[in-house]
Amino acid sequence: MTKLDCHELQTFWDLAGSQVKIKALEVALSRSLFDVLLEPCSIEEIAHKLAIPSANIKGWIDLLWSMGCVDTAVDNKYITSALAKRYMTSVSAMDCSQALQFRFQTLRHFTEQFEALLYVSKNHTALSSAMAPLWAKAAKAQIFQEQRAVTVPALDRILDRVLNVTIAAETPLHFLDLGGGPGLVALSLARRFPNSTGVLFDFPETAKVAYKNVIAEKLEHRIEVQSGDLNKQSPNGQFDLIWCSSVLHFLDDANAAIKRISALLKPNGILLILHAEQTAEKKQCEGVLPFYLPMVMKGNYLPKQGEIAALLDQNGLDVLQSEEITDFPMSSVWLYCGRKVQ
Ligand SMILES: C[S@@+](CC[C@H](N)C(=O)[O-])C[C@H]1O[C@@H](n2cnc3c(N)ncnc32)[C@H](O)[C@@H]1O
Repeated sequence: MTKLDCHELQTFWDLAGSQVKIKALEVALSRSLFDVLLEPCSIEEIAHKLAIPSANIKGWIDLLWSMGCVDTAVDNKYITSALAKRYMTSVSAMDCSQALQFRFQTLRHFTEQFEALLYVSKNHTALSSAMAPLWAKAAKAQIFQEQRAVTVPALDRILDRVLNVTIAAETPLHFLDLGGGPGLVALSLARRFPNSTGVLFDFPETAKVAYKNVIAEKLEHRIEVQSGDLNKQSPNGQFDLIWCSSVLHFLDDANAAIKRISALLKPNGILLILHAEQTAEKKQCEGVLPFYLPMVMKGNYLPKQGEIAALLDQNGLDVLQSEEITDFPMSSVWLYCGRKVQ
């Protein structure tokens, strides 16, 4: 049977079924199942290691197998799949276990508030100021994991293969990672451009997290960590390259923010700005809205297609390139590359 033979309600039945898949995966992550299955185990061995009675475990493991997280091994044993080993085990440098659990939990929390939010007037300002300590917590866990496994590889791909502008490795540039969270993007830029210096700017609580990461990598002589509220303050300095990903959503006024960002660029300086946006295309909305609607319903900003390019243009930047970047956390983002007009 092909997908075309499915009943047209199948999409919605699949949605209902995905709740069971989510729970199966959440339990596996919270019990470190994929660490346990780094060695092949029978159902009885899994039951013993997790201290769960064995009666219902097989169905759970088979569901995880159908989802690509577990493979079968000889002697009726199971083993963590290559995919789960890479992203869901504590031994992996790409581990995203906490990040995935966070996404499940926060989106579930949102679904519980969904109907009530339809009646609430938007209150972005209160949300923004209350978020600072939460961002610091996120910078230690899920944002750290997602930057390490997803954002930094995407940055590398963008600089190596996507951008039409080439920046030679030896260029002595001064860069800014604006709203940089735990700082892995800034660290990666510093390594890629060995003659560069940089600044990471974020809320003070998050900046402390970034500073620890910069110290741990012994790059404090090249990366300065500055802090403040981007709604009221700007980083100090003039920059050749500014990276700003997934930050505008949380600011009070995107136009004011881009005006301020533009003023931070040296003549000919390059801005790489990456944000999810809402286009008029149905498939694209299906990919983006489930993740960004929670913020939109609380008053945060989700750019419409074309808005960012227009804001860059209004604020003295030539838009050199715009590209959909499909390998970013959660859903596609749009990269705009702007050059400061001299
Ligand atoms: C979704 S995270 C993105 C982090 C990073 N740019 C990335 O793409 O991985 C948003 C970041 O913006 C920072 N941020 C949000 N509002 C801010 C504000 N008003 N002032 C300074 N930083 C802010 C948060 O602390 C957080 O680190």
